[in-house]
Amino acid sequence: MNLHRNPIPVEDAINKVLACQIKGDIERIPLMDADNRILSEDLIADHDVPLFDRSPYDGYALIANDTIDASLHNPIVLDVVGAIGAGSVYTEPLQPSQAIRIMTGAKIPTNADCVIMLEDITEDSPSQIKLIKKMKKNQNISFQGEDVAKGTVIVKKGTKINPGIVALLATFGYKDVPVYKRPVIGVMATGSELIEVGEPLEEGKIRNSNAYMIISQIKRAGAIAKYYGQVSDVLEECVEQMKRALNEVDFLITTGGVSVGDYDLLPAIYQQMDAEVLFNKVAMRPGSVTTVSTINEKILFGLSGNPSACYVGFELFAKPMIDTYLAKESIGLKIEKAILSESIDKKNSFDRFIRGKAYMEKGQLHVKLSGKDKSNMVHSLAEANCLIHLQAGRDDYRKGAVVDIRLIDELY
Ligand SMILES: Nc1nc2c(c(=O)[nH]1)N[C@H]1C(S)=C(S)[C@@H](COP(=O)(O)OP(=O)(O)OC[C@H]3O[C@@H](n4cnc5c(N)ncnc54)[C@H](O)[C@@H]3O)O[C@H]1N2
Ligand code: MOO
Ligand SMILES: [Mg+2]
Repeated sequence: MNLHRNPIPVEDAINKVLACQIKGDIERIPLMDADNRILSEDLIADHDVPLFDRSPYDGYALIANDTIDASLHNPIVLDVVGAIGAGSVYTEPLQPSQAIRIMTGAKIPTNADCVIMLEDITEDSPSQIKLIKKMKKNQNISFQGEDVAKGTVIVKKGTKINPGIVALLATFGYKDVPVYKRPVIGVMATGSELIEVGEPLEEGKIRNSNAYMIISQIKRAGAIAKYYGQVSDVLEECVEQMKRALNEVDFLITTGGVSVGDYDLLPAIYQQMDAEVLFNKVAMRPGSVTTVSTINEKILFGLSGNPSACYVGFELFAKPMIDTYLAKESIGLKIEKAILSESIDKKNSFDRFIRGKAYMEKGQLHVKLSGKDKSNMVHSLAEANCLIHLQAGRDDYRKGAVVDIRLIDELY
């Protein structure tokens, strides 16, 4: 085994993965299932919203000019010639001194140019109303197109569908929604020390937590996970399982066995499978041994076995690839600046990505460590919603300093 690997800068490694540019197809799915999916076409308004001038209140539609002399001492009397609720229309043009009883959402009749609220009517009967309030032309009318004008690009393709976008899709009649297909990502854990989650612990063994963590990360990133279980550190078995999985998925993620140990089989597996290794060492901690390779149009992510290294490797390298496949508008983790709420005493000879908890305080973004910073630890992942990026060569990360963080989850 070649023990000496050539570490490449983390941004170069990310760019190598992104250069693969593997993009997903488009599919149409029912509107009800569209949440969190990525829109594959610009959503363009094919009609005005509202489609017609309508009443924003329950009241009477009338001609403002009829109320020009209205006052406390000079109540105006108008003839009520009809009553309409939302969904009904009054088809006759309104004549001077006439009013229509109209409910919220109903179409304003021709010639009517304002709406007086029910509360502002002094007296009413089915045939007449009395009012003392002067009305202005265009008062209390929701105008055609004031919400969305026909032809407007309302939502750009590449946007994640949220409840507001669902409302717009429904408004414009999208029974089925065009979205990007989600990649199917295989997950396989390697290591003879692993036992499955439901099994009792044995001496020297550990539960396979990484596979479940990765599956959860895949779902958070908007892709579909397919679990291929765990394989022992036996070369032939690993190669066979990985070949089988590769036939069924878009990408394959393995965890463990990428370092230089006696039972770290991934380097040999890649060789046997004729995979092209893009990199097998990144100048960062944790996750330095993260290896990414390609076979035809498929990408293999060889993530570290150490839980925190595995987690970081996924977020830095696999997440942007998923974003690319989904043609998202923004690729990779969002970078923000945050104020350190505690000093970090680390010598950073490599770029370091520490699991952090970012939070808002007095309108400013702050960040603290989410737990102990060691790549073989799992506890600090629970509260992590960002990665704190400590740059190589800097050791001045004192409390109050501003640091770059990469967001991996909501602030809370
Ligand atoms: N001589 C060297 N030793 C190591 C180096 C090095 O450069 N030279 N790198 C270290 C670093 S950094 C890391 S990170 C690890 C990477 O190890 P591997 O990716 O080869 O992973 P394993 O050896 O299979 O396991 C490491 C560790 O993680 C536990 N593990 C494995 N799979 C799982 C799982 N599915 N769920 C939970 N935990 C898992 C495993 O039991 C080991 O404790 O190598 C260092 N060594
Ligand atoms: O790759 Mo290791 O994760 O640097 O700790
Ligand atoms: Mg190892």
